[in-house]
Amino acid sequence: MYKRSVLTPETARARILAALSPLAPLAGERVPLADAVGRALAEDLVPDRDLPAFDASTMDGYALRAADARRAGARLPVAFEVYAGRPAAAPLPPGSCCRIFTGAPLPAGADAVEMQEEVRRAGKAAVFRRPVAAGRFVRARGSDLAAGAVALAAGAVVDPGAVGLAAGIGRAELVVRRRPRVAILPTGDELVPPGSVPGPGELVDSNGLALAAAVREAGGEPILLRPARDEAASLSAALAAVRGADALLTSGGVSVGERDLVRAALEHAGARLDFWRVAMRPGKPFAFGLWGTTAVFGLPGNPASTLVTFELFVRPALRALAGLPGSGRVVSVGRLASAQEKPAELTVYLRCRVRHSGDELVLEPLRTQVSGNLSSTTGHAALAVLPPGRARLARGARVRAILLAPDVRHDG
Ligand SMILES: Nc1nc2c(c(=O)[nH]1)N[C@H]1C(S)=C(S)[C@@H](COP(=O)(O)OP(=O)(O)OC[C@H]3O[C@@H](n4cnc5c(N)ncnc54)[C@H](O)[C@@H]3O)O[C@H]1N2
Ligand code: MOO
Repeated sequence: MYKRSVLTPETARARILAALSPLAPLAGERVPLADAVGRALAEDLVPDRDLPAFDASTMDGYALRAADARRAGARLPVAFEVYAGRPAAAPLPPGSCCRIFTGAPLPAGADAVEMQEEVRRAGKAAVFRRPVAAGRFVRARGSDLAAGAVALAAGAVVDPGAVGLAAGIGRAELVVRRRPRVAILPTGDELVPPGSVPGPGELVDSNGLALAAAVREAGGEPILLRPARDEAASLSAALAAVRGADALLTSGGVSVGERDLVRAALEHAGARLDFWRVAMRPGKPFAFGLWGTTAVFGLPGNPASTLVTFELFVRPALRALAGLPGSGRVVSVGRLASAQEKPAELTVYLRCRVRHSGDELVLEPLRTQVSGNLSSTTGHAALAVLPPGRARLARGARVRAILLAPDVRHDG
């Protein structure tokens, strides 16, 4: 029997992550570099070569032996020129220098470069205006990455820099954690698939596609199923198609109504529910459990409730399966732009626009917070977290804010 007491959001999330820990992270798979970005590295990246592979000049100028220009004014004949990609054919003769360009390999014998601004040409010779120290303007072989040493450890998130690093050490593929496959099952007699015309009392399944987008954004691979009807047989048939997914998201039918059959259908199919109901708004009717190795999330049907519970519970769970850390969101602190009343026992997540005022964030709640309104599911950059234990928060009260989008408005 699952927990029927109403959990706090923190406890709910902790229980989900604990339940998933034997399943996470998913196995690694080898993918082309371009497909690895945003995913968790499942191998140590160890270069098989030094980087740079040769001592290289970091300036356009003249390469020399520093010992030949210990004092200002040294005059050395220019023996030859070296360009990037074209190493010198011969070592640098003692007592001479060579023209060299940024990125070009130092010729054998040279141990320093002087930038051309500090060198005066006098016919076939170069005059060094200041003493030159060994190593100046040289990027030494292996100074960036050394052969055999771990350059990036397993578990790191592959960002564009890591893609470049992998390419730089000669890799065309990387082993990264598999993306979780996430089945999405909208439920409700009133639903028709997107693109079809609703009849009387019907409406388009919008949660399915919204959840598919959220899954993709969280690093998963959505598998969107056709809406199931509020009937045990329809739900059971739909659930049979879900086997093998890493997670199942249902939407709707998880409340207390006579036709809220999702929990019963899940249990009938063999899922073990862990809890149902969280002391939050939106999204109180939310269920979680395991069905074999499939994590099952019963999301409430109201569009804003679906997306807020996804954000708080499903997103961190999918990231854990994908080997990615935390929620991938920045949690900051901001001031409420207007006073708020709320049920004292609930944590309320307010969908807010965000702007900067001086060095503070101001959280402006969307005009409507009605969880059944599609218009309240977009246009916000943060969820302001109104804590339990308080029934009223004054205008200007400082609260935590989960930042969802980078498009914070900067208007002073
Ligand atoms: N007596 C009570 N009634 C309700 C309670 C409660 O505690 N006691 N909780 C309310 C809250 S809060 C929510 S949230 C909803 C959640 O209920 P369900 O998860 O069972 O959702 P449904 O009843 O199936 O649908 C709610 C609402 O959302 C629309 N919907 C459903 N699925 C979709 C979809 N795929 N795309 C677009 N819209 C969808 C549906 O038509 C309903 O309007 O329960 C309250 N009731
Ligand atoms: O959780 Mo319900 O989402 O408050 O409408």
